[in-house]
Amino acid sequence: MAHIDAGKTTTTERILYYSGYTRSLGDVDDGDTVTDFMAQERERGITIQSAAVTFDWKGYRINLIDTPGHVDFTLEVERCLRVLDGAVAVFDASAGVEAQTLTVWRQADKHKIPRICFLNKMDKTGASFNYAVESIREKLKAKPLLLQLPIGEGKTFKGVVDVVSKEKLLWNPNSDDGKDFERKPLLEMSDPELLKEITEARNALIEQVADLDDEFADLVLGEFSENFDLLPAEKLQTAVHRVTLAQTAVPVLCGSALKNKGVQPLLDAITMYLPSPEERNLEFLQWYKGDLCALAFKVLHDKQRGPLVFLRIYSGMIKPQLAIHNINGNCTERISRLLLPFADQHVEIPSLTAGNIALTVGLKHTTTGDTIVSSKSSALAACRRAEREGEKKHRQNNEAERLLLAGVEIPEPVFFCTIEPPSVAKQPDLDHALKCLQREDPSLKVKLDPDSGQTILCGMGELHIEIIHDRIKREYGLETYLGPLQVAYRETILNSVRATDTLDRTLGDRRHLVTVELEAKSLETSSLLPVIEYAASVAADLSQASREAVENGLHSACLQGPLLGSPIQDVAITLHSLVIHPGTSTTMISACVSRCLQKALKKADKQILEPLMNLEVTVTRDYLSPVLADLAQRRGNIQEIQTRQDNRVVIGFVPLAEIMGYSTVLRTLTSGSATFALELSNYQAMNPQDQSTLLSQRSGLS
Ligand SMILES: Nc1nc2c(ncn2[C@@H]2O[C@H](COP(=O)(O)OP(=O)(O)OP(=O)(O)O)[C@@H](O)[C@H]2O)c(=O)[nH]1
Repeated sequence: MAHIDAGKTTTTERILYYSGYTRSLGDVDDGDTVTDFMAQERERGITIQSAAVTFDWKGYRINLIDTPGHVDFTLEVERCLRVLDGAVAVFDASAGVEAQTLTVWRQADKHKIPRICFLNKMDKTGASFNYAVESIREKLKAKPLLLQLPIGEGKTFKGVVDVVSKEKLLWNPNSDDGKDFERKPLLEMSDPELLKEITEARNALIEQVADLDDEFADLVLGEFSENFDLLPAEKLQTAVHRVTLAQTAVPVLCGSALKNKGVQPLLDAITMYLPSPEERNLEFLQWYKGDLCALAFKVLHDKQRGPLVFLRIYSGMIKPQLAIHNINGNCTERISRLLLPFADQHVEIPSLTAGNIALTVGLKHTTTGDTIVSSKSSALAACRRAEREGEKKHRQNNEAERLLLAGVEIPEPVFFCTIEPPSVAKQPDLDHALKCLQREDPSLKVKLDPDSGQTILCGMGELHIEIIHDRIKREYGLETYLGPLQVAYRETILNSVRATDTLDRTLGDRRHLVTVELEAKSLETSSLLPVIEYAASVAADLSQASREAVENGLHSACLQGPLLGSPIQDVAITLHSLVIHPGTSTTMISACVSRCLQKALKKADKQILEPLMNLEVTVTRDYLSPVLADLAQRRGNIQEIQTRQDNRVVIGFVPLAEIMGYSTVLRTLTSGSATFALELSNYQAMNPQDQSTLLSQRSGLS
């Protein structure tokens, strides 16, 4: 996991090569890597979908998932992090911690994933081991354990010193694949200076680990207090393993994936310090008692084989022809084939056990995020065990929810645009393509515009929508037309308003009659859904069916605000009176309540809320002024300007509407030397002037 372009894909390629899975070294810049197998990924050189790969290293089986770094694909990252037992955070050693590193680090914290840091690009001009370590300490608030020190930096980078074993690892400069390197103990005779430096670093590491691990502290203070040099490397390694699992510190290694240096020791560190599946101690495992429990964390659509579902198996075993129960979908399905994922090649296997990642064929109803068990009765048995555990926090939830693995929050899309098929006859094909894409990617939302009947795509960013457009063309052979990209605004109200409405309609011989009086007011706290309250007289004789009809009506009215047709948020609604004539259908109740709320909202003082983005621009000193001047024109609010080596990092907020197409602008302003990262911060009220400009633009358009 890492910020975009830190070198995850390049590192992965080296890992696959050294482990023997590939015979030649792929190169992101040549577009022939194994894990970036989607055509767009190869063309754009970025990782969009995290591919899962299985390989072996020195007797260990490793399942590796290369995650995307671009912020538009945050959800994809979180979905993958969730099924991981450990992670390698890759850094560009010349940049240290970057904006997206912080985001993925927080996600890993949330899912309690032990990590190792790999300071990549040590060969790059400006690479600084100390700077990168400092930024891990300061920005990630993590305790780095320096297990290696670099030999040289930038152009002079030759290899690393293993602090734990006091050995130096030098790569043969004439080797073109980095397989040839020598590991030599540091000797007083040949490397007196380096040996002194490493002995100090090792002593400091021992003290640091002893501070974090009592068992190790006892050992060090007992047997080895006089001379740390006598402490065997294995004892230190075991303690570092425990500390990594406890997540009280992170091992730090360094290298250059591109120049083929430092990757084999990284693989050793993965097997040595990151947990095996059994060491994860996941709470829910005890409820299953060895029965199957797996999580579908990714769905891919394959033209020949249909949906391919990636499963992380937590307990039990799966085999082809096995019937499984999907808790979320409450359905039973059959796995037809079982494959081991090897990027776009898949090896057929007879069974797979806990700890592994499997690729299944035949599951037609399973979507990303679903929990898979062996049968409904096994789910119920696990549920009873969970109940007996007296899990307070699960007590209010319903049965199924109790068994689900912790969910991934799906962020609200901030962009939308219309999408049209080449002809009306192709609309069903487009609908099918979008349905398949949505199963793979829950952050893509598809809606129908109630006024125009057009299909609307909602996504996480410009790149996200562009990629979806591209995939519809390549994978489904449909040339579609996208409307202009628009920002997803929200609306709210600022005061309290009342309205009444009556619906009286006779259909056939049945009379439907409803009268409602309600009040809508602004809510102090932020809430996407309306908070609904009932006056005591209404609540007293409201049936469950009528209550649901009322709530459906209110929710549907909140989907389309009176100003822009955007969703309404932060409102509370009180039903003061509701009279329903016997025989009135629930549809009519919903329709009347919805119309009444729309009436009230129209009368209220209205406010548009716009998405505000966190922006981080990294720029060389010479270009700082034009970047700042440009941001001022974009209603940008600069919070801080940091110094990062020779660069300046501008941190602030900017409304999303002002930052569309920013990559092109920034490229022109800085001759391509700057980079930026954007992330949704929150929705904020537009000032009256900007709001009226937006409204007149929109009415001019319509
Ligand atoms: N100098 C130098 N460049 C590197 C190194 N590793 C990767 N790169 C270059 O950095 C760029 C990005 O590398 P990737 O491996 O695609 O990075 P990534 O983190 O997978 O990128 P995304 O998947 O798009 O987030 C490419 O141009 C690589 O050639 C390295 O060790 N040294």
